[in-house]
Amino acid sequence: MNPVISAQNLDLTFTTNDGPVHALSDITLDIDKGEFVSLIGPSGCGKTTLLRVIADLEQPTGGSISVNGMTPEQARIHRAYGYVFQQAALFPWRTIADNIALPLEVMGIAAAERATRVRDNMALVDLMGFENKFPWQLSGGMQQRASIARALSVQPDMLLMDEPFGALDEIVRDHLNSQLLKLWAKTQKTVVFVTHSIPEAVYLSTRIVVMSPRPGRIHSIIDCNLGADRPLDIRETPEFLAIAHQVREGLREGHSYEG
Ligand SMILES: Nc1ncnc2c1ncn2[C@@H]1O[C@H](COP(=O)(O)OP(=O)(O)OP(=O)(O)O)[C@@H](O)[C@H]1O
Repeated sequence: MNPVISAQNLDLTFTTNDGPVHALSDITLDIDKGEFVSLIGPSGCGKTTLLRVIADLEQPTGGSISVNGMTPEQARIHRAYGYVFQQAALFPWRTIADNIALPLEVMGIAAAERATRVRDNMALVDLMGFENKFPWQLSGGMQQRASIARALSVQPDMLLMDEPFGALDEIVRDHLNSQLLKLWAKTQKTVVFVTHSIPEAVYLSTRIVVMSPRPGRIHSIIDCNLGADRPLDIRETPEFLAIAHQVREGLREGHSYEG
């Protein structure tokens, strides 16, 4: 099977006024279709930068990367992915339905097709009945669900998610985690998900990429074979805790490189 995302020896050094910042070093990673891959690591290890390279928002300074068999630029033009940010970034003067429809308007999709896609994606994230509300009338969790619906509206093959639930309280986060898992099972999208949370990564992922800082590189890649059916209380099982332990050890070892 051809990987959907294939990075070979990626390197990225930012040029700043204070000198070069080596953000990514020698990142080699293949992600197959339908996988749910989390990137986890301490602040500043390059998780967001790697996601942004996949999305063509940053250019690597070394190595190569293909997305859906194309360059990241071609993949962006072909709308191969939807991007979900930590903040929902909805336009306050547009209703929820109009926010979700915005990328479709930009693409020039006809009104009837827009309406169908908005309706389908609002149903997918469980937001039916909120079409005519404005973002500020919704809770943080609902706003984030709307931003996921917006990302899905362009019918991408993959979702790139940068700590989408990081700003939410734990109960809401749990709920959105289980909803996201159902959505992933239903849509079969490939997901690349940035998080700081070990339980979130283990609960959601098929594989976890543990990164270490300065410069950001892959410390280890951990398989997460918990099966498709993951009720929230799976987090108390020995299998879950064993994987969480492995991730924690990886993070700890990665940290010891600093100094
Ligand atoms: N545009 C930029 N210009 C210069 N340096 C940058 C730029 N973007 C990121 N960096 C630096 O690159 C490194 C990696 O940043 P990045 O945001 O990818 O880390 P991260 O793992 O996502 O961190 P966090 O978990 O805090 O979001 C950091 O040292 C950061 O300061």
